[in-house]
Amino acid sequence: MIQTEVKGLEEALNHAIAVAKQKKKPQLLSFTYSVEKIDPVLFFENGQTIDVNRIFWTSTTDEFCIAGIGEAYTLVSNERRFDSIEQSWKLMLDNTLTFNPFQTAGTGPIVFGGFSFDPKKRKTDLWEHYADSMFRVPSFLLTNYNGFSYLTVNVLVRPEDHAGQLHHDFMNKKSLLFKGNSDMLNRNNTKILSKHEVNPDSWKKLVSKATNEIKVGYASKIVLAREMNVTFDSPVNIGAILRDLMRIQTNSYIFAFENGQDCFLGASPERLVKVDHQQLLSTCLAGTAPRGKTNEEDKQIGRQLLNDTKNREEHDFVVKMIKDAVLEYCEQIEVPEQPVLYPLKNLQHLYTPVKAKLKNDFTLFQVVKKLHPTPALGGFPQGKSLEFIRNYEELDRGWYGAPIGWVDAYQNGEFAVAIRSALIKQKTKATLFAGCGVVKESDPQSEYEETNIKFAPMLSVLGGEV
Ligand SMILES: C=C(O[C@@H]1C=C(C(=O)O)C=C[C@H]1O)C(=O)O
Ligand SMILES: [Mg+2]
Repeated sequence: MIQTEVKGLEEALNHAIAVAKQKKKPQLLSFTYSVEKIDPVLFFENGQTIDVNRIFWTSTTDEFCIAGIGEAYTLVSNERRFDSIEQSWKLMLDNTLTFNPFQTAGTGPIVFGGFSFDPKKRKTDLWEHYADSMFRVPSFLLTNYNGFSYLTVNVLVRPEDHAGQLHHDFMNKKSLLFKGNSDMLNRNNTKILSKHEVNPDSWKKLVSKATNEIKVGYASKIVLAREMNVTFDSPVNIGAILRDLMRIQTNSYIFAFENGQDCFLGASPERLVKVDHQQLLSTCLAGTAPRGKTNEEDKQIGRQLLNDTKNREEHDFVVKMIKDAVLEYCEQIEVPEQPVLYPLKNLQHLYTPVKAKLKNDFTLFQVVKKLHPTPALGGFPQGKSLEFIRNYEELDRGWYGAPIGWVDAYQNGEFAVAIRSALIKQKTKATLFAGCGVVKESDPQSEYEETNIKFAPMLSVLGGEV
């Protein structure tokens, strides 16, 4: 069995080198195997011995998880970033040789990455390793889907390459990636040494400024975020953090994009958009309340949230904008009249799904471009709220609040909004981000408390108290 699989790859490598020679340019070879089911966190942790550029993603509902190691190819763009990434990806695919007998989502050549929230915002050193858009085709991609595991090997083959050598290198790395078992994985034992909320008082003043501007008609909703800096007593174990997030933050996308010594990760409940064979699913998620301590209290808080004018207003701007945005690209649009509750471990949100059929001429990247930022992270209207954030918000959001996700060779894929997230630097310190939707009735102290409950899940897995 293994013999034929291995033979298959070597043959494919020889073929790819021949094509690269003939076309006089490098070819991406993407070769997919079915493998024994493996814990994605084990694969991710083993990957550390091969490369420091790893990716991780699990979706909210279906059993779908991808973990990637290294980069066979990277797409980076700062100008016209959505169009440019899409074009580069299509061009890349034109020079890709795919051997994938499985018609399974997330296998074969996929590209994983993200965008910054606002390329026009003044940049700080914090995000120095993260471009305004940056996507990578991992060298090794594990896909766990509906109880099966697949391994896709992606390699950029040059005319001068030697199949035997590449194959030998691959076999060595593969055995490292599949080594051991989950029981040997370490827990994250780091403790938080220091915790610093960045300028909470001036943030509250900014909330007042925003409400005043909203009252005089500048905009209707402005989302304001703040940051918290923490340091650890020892280097954090990223795999263990991901595992804890998967355990605690159900109903969330668990994601990580590692770049050298930095890693951006999080557990976001918010889908921006998913496209599967032109079926589109987007999500309106805005409006927040804590969970109750008892079942009864929880239900009562939920009922209040559903009927609360201020939270409904925060939510309804998102529904209106997403509905309007997909109208141009979609047909058969279905949006429920009323939101429902979306429960997370320590808070609950108002949630409205948007389903539609994406017209054939339109793509996932185009929808991402159209939607970002929705009023869940920017505000309403988009231009005015963005301008306010750009001019007055103190932090550099970087990739926080922006689309992060994957796209396959057929333009299927999914993007989440990167909230409930942190940027870990040098494994010894982290910046956490949390924001909230400010509308005319917003009270600075309550909004401040709302951001505190949004920080809590990340803080707890990083070793702090909740
Ligand atoms: C901005 C964040 O979350 C957004 C703001 C919400 C709100 O204000 O009610 C709820 C969900 C998200 O739309 C965040 O988590 O940082
Ligand atoms: Mg809110």
